[in-house]
Amino acid sequence: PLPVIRKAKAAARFEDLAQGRTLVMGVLNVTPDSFSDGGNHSTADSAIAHGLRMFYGGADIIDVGGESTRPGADPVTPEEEQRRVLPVVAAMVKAGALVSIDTVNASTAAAALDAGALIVNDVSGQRVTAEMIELVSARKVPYILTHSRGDSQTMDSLAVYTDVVGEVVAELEELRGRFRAAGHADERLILDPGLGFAKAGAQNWELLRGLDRLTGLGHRVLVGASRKRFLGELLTTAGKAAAPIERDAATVAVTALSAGRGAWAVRVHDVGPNLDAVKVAARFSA
Ligand SMILES: Nc1nc2ncc(COP(=O)(O)O)nc2c(=O)[nH]1
Repeated sequence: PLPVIRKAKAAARFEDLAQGRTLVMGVLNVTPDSFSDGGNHSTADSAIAHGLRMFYGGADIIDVGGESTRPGADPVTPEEEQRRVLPVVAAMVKAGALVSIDTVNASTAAAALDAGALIVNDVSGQRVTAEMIELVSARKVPYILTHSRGDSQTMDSLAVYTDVVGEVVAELEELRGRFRAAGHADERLILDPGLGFAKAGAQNWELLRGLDRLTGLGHRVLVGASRKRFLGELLTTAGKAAAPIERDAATVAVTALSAGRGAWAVRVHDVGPNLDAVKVAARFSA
């Protein structure tokens, strides 16, 4: 049966986002090689259909990305990235969704903002470009600052910490200083521990256990655990890690527990169950 198409929500604004609960950001990867959804949405039409399903399914934000960020992924040119994402951003904005653009390229972020995206979601971490800092500061747009080291080719080798929570916090504070110096407002800076980015298995769990250290910095915190390798490794049976699509229940558990610790939002593939989880979590702290 056709999914019940709810009346599109009024055009969403970042300031209106608060729902009295942790928000749900639906992942919309318009890439042929995204690990988590196997590139099911490599064409704009199928991506838009998937984005609409998530939006009408209640996602508060749709995160549109045109370049797979998984370790070892091949980089794409900004031109190719924009060819992939801009039609999808425009369609989701037209449907009334609040869109974040998942990119490391300032040129793609600018084009997506021009097409109506409201948030820049950049997983660059320490390799954030001066252009990106200048762009989001000049345009005064919300920016998700994700902790990472190196790039998709080198990040796994840089997952060496003596105190992963302390070092991630320190490195995020250092990066925050660069945004402050460019005049970007603290209330528009959202922090993200960057699970899986220059982190190996156990370090991801340490960061989740230490989430209070991140929320304690006074910014909104986004948690992106959905379907990631460290969940698959946890769910190993007969020596075989769980496949990405078998990690959704564990993702929902992380969602509930992160919401209980004050996460502003969670970035997930399977919107419905995670939306239920943040509603349940809100009852535990009401
Ligand atoms: N802010 C933020 N953005 C992200 N973008 C992509 C991925 C990689 O996961 P995917 O390949 O499933 O999109 N993870 C994050 C994340 O953890 N945080």
